[in-house]
Amino acid sequence: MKTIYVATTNKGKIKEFEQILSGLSVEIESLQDHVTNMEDVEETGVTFEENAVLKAKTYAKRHNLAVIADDSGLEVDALNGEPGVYSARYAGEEKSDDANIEKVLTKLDEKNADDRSAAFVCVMAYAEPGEEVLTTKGKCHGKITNERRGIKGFGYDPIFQPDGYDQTLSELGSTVKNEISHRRMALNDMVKVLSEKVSG
Ligand SMILES: O=P(O)(O)OP(=O)(O)OP(=O)(O)OC[C@H]1O[C@@H](n2cnc3c(O)ncnc32)[C@H](O)[C@@H]1O
Ligand SMILES: [Mg+2]
Repeated sequence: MKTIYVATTNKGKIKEFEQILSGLSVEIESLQDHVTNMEDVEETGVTFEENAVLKAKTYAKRHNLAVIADDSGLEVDALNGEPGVYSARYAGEEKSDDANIEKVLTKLDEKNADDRSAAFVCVMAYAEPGEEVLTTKGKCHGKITNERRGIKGFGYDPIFQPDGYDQTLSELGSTVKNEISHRRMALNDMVKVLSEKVSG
């Protein structure tokens, strides 16, 4: 069975990749655990697609392995799609989940925004050395709560309430999150694309 290396520096993401892909006929391993020198890839793109392709391509080439990477983030309608591709470093380069959440809540308060609708977006990219990169996309719609609720998950999960639920992703936890999330949707499609590639 072929091993696909999950190329991310984010521990929350690694856990979700493992949970979502468990039980499938692909063997996955964290690239960070496999190599000794996993250096960050600078995310110079202005779209999720550009950054996902950049990460997958760079890691595949650097380590000569089949890798899967995602670029993801939160788009808040009342903030014209911010934080978007800057989600990880919205409040600064030190990448603090807490400071990022604070910035979103403060900006929405300052705007007195009635519309708190938002979506999580995930672009998944699969790369093998020397081959064309494959991408898929997933979205999860919801709204930004007035305050943090719950302790599970990572990133903006404590302030994101998905459509159809009264709780935030942090309150709902991984079982529900991994059924409905942007990452799940993008991975579902990627598994389909990869199995077509293998059989075709
Ligand atoms: O680039 P890698 O190494 O994968 O790790 P990263 O954390 O920098 O990942 P991104 O560049 O894709 O930035 C995504 C940010 O968007 C947020 N985010 C993405 N998916 C999320 C999720 O499922 N729940 C909560 N926040 C999420 C979170 O702040 C992430 O740090
Ligand atoms: Mg990143």
